[in-house]
Amino acid sequence: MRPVAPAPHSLSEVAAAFGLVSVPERSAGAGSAAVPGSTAVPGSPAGAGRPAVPGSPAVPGGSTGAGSADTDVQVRGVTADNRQVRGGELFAAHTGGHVHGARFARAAVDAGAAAVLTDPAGADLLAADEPLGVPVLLADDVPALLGSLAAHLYGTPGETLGTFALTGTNGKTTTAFMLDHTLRALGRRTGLIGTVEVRVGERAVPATLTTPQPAELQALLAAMVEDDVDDLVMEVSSHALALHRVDPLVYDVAGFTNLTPEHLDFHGTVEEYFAAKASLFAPARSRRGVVLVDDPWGRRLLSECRSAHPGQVLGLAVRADADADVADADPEWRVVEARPEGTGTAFTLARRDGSAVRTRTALPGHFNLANAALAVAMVLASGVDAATLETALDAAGGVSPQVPGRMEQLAEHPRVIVDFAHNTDALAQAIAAVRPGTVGRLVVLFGAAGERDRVKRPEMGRVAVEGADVVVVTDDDPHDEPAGQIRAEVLAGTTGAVPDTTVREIADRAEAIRTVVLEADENDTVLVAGRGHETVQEVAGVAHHLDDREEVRAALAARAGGQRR
Ligand SMILES: CC(=O)N[C@H]1[C@@H](OP(=O)(O)OP(=O)(O)OC[C@H]2O[C@@H](n3ccc(=O)[nH]c3=O)[C@H](O)[C@@H]2O)O[C@H](CO)[C@@H](O)[C@@H]1O[C@H](C)C(=O)N[C@@H](C)C(=O)N[C@H](CCC(=O)O)C(=O)O
Ligand SMILES: Nc1ncnc2c1ncn2[C@@H]1O[C@H](COP(=O)(O)OP(=O)(O)OP(=O)(O)O)[C@@H](O)[C@H]1O
Repeated sequence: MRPVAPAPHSLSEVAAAFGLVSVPERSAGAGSAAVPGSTAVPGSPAGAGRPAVPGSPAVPGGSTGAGSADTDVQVRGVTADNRQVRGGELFAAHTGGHVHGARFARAAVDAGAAAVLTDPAGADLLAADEPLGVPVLLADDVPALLGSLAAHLYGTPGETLGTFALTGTNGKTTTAFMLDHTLRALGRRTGLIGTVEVRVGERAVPATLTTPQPAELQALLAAMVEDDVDDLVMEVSSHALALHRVDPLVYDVAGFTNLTPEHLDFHGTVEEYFAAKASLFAPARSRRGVVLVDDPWGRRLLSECRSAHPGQVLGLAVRADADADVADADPEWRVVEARPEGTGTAFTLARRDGSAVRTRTALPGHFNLANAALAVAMVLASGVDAATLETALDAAGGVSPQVPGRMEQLAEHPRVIVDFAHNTDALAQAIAAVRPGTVGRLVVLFGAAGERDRVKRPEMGRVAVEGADVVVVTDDDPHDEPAGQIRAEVLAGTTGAVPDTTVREIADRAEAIRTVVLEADENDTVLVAGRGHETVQEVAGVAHHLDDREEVRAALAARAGGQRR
């Protein structure tokens, strides 16, 4: 994608707009004494990140500015990664999980960064080194400013787009694709940002994180505005919310799928994880929210939002008829009718005011009915009327996008499905979704990723052995962790549960896939779970190409060629 160049801004204008103070250069002969923020402007660093001290130039003239900041400079964009510097950017050097970004300030300046923004710790690091020769600005909390700063430099592109955000442990990508598909059915031009795909109009851009870093995000939004995109659909991860990545966007409609414990290595506790997700539904972040209340955390979220800011967040129930707790949540929308149709479900979504949308999804599983209902409700919440939406969805064949690596069926006999289920709840849901259509044995192949959420490993083993006839434990993405140890932890959950389930361990994932596909009977279902669309596997710190779908296709070809065991 051709990057959209942000308009040049004067650094002093940026500093004034964000209340940034400057770090003066060490005076000649001062040696390598640290230059704490407090020496920048009287009263700092208390002033850092707050309105500039009256009368103090944001970027001082004269020889006491950091480096050669004797004249104001123009900045074009902002980045926190020196490897992204193309020339003219403000380099935002902040504390990271591994290293302080100030360590890369010299490289950023050498690559053409026009100025540096850092925090007091970064200022200390810079003070211990040779002057950078460019102005250095100071703020207490750089990540908290970065999104707003990037938005300012790109002309606040988010304000001219219709904006839809999805959060939740499972279902963000699928629902984002469904929402995108639904908006397109209405004739809207869309942009999509998420785990599997980033798309600006019709142009695909490689996805990195689920929710990009602030500068990258604002650049994408600017590209969407330039491309005449009407609506943005994006996944907003809990990491992104906790790390201010989406500031200062205010979404038109936010959606919540569900919550089960995940990413506790990052958030620490489920409460913190929930709080990060819930922050998306604050009025400062979303004008309207739709929350699936089949999930107990969804019910809690709705209840808290109703107390804090009544009327802004609305509930959606799929199982209100079957579950009193769900009905008690008094949702705005209910799925009042759902019946199997083809591979998926036909359903009616009724609103409290009596309006309804009748439509369908071809994606299998109860959870995909919930995802589809959420996508439809979010479009209704944006103000589209039910009749218009129903007609548009009819013409589009319902809410049935192709979602790479999500319940993707690659063969019918045996039925082979690749799915991204990589946590306990998702694996349980995926197994429940394929069980009804399974005539022969249900074979489930999966592993667990290294270096995070260890607690889920035996739990995934347990749900697999309880739901499947044959369980094959293999490697997922061990990263730097010993792969055998991860498999052992998964296998620990499979012992003593269901005696007639066969459990096997095949370390090499490609070999495991080949084995299960070649050994399957015509009526069996093989669920290859955990990696979905992913194409890189890291074992013992070494990354190599591995795509489950390619391995399945190769095994199916070998099977068709007579190599069936
Ligand atoms: C927790 C988190 O968000 N970490 C991100 C963060 O890492 P960090 O704070 O540890 O940064 P660091 O490596 O210490 O570096 C500090 C600073 O130096 C800069 N730097 C670093 C190295 C260098 O050579 N040059 C350079 O300029 C970095 O850009 C950063 O600003 O900044 C890095 C650089 O931008 C990111 O790569 C890294 O994301 C890593 C890859 C990550 O795995 N993030 C995951 C946890 C994540 O955000 N996932 C969510 C959720 C997914 C899901 O729901 O499944 C997502 O939204 O994708
Ligand atoms: N609503 C849902 N409830 C429970 N499980 C779901 C739901 N939707 C999808 N899943 C399961 O979770 C897996 C991941 O789905 P999806 O990629 O849509 O979620 P995600 O939230 O984007 O995940 P991640 O944050 O890990 O990228 C699917 O492959 C499926 O097995």
